[in-house]
Amino acid sequence: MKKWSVPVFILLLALLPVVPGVPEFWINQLNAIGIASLVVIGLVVLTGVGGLTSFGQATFVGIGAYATAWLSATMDGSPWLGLVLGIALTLLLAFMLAQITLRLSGHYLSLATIAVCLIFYYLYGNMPFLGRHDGIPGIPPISLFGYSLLQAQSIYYLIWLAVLLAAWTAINLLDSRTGRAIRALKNGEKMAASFGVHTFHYKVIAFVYAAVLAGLAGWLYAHEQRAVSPSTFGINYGIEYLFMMVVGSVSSVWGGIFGAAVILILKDQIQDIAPRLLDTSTNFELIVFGVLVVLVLHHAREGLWPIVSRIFSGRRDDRQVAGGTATQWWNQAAALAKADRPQAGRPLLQVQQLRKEFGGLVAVNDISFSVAAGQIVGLIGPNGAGKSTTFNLITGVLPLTRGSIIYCDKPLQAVSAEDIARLGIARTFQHTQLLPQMSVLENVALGAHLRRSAGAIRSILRLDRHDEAALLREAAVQLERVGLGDCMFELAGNLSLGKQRIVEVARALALDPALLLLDEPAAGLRYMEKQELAAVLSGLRDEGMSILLVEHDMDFVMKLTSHLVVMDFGTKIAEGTPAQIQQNDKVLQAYLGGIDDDVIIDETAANAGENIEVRA
Ligand SMILES: Nc1ncnc2c1ncn2[C@@H]1O[C@H](COP(=O)(O)OP(=O)(O)OP(=O)(O)O)[C@@H](O)[C@H]1O
Repeated sequence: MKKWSVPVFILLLALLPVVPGVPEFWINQLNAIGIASLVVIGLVVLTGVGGLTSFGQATFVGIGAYATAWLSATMDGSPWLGLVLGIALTLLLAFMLAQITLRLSGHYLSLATIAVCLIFYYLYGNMPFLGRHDGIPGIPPISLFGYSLLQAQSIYYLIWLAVLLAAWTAINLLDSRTGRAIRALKNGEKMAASFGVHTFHYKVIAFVYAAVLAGLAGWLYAHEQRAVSPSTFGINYGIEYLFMMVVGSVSSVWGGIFGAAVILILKDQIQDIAPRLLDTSTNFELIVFGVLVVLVLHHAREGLWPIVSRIFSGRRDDRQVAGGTATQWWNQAAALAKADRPQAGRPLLQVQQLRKEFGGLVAVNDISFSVAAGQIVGLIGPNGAGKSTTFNLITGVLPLTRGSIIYCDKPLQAVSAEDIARLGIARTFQHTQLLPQMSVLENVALGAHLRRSAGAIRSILRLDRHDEAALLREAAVQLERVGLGDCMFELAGNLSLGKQRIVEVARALALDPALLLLDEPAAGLRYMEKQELAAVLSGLRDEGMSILLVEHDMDFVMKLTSHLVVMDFGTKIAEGTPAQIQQNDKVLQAYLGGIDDDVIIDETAANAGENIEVRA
């Protein structure tokens, strides 16, 4: 969006109620849009960005609404106390539900939120003190500095102030260390864990944040409508909030508000027009919403907001703008502290009698090798040799059957991927795992996650800038180090595969690792891209970085490593310097399937390691 669009939007909102001739109906409609927007902003963070689908947000709206209704209408309490009670109950319930539901993944989580919504709907409708199905009428208006917000025009300002504050907090949250972790939940949970991101913690943050916004919406709703009943907190409303997000935007806070407006205006128009046209009171809006959502999912997966936003600004969407126009405000930040490095030559990683069985298949058969500080060790072997399995055992992705992995005198076999990162081991992935909708800079900053501690509250209130500057500066330093300084504001998904692999190296370096694990970094790269990657890794070798490299491309491996471990059918068949390995009969047999008398090997090329190129 253009810079002026937010101030203009705020100005229009502020002036609308005082413009002569504006019908009261418009104000009521805008109040409803504002209240729904609060819920949808939470859903954008939770579902659109975090990938955790909740059908149950109406439950939290109900908690906020019923808490204040009960306190202010039946106990004569202040609506402001009602707000405190509503938010406290929402926080408590959301936190408890998060512990149960967020351990479920995929559609199980969605089903759990549906179940919760149904349970609360029946509780609201059957609790005598909540007025059963009749609900609670006679809720007093909110008073502010002795002024009663009785009219639609007066509560309008409170509602939209809440929406703007919610939008500000959500944008702050997403544009932070916490936000990067939440964004990684959707398609990069395992990747994030391998950089020390405690993913469950961030799921809870997103869930509780969205619930609190829904609870706040419920409080405003109760005092705007002056009555509550269970029907507005049922599962159909939970689904409607999701529709608003899908139609508006799955990643933009402003798009969420837009989606709420589209759905509520459409609903109102259909409810007005359909009975006149068709002489029936059937809920046609549900049919129209269903069709609209299917069309949006087919033709505009990101929602309608990017299209609208593009029309007004000429840019793709506001997330791209966030990266694209960023000034290097973080340039002056102090450099992050570096961990002490083990002395060169000291044993860093020792793999002893490592074994992995998949049922009857022995994928890794009691292999042992070690990596010393400052050494680059290559782990090679034909397809199916067990290299990736070994890599996954070391990085904590797979549990081992037996054996031991010692890193700096600490056993790693029972350590999670998250804690392995804390010990200073960073990795890249065989299939690149960047977050394509995030800028290159932010992707790399995710690698430095553990090196700063700013949490959700500081992020929401924008008190995290010191930490954020340090993380972004570190990301920029690592990108310059690997030669990609000029790509930092591009979306990661726009880069070529070769550059994406180098960005992965930069992200791993941002962790400040003592050991770098590279899983087939040259896979799928073109010749020139391989050359660029090789230059980056040679630079790291010259700086004394310790690396374990799993790779198929022999030319690439031979030029880079000082020591090779060769596997075949899960077993270590050879170990030694590149020159020794090139002369090793077992290795040649493993790669060429036995040396046939008819086969003539070009000695010169073999010495250069060029004729043993194998691909997965
Ligand atoms: N999750 C799994 N379940 C069952 N078998 C597996 C699993 N993962 C790997 N394997 C098997 O273990 C053996 C070793 O596989 P692995 O992927 O480690 O080999 P690799 O050397 O990395 O091969 P490539 O170079 O083709 O990636 C193969 O026979 C493979 O089919």
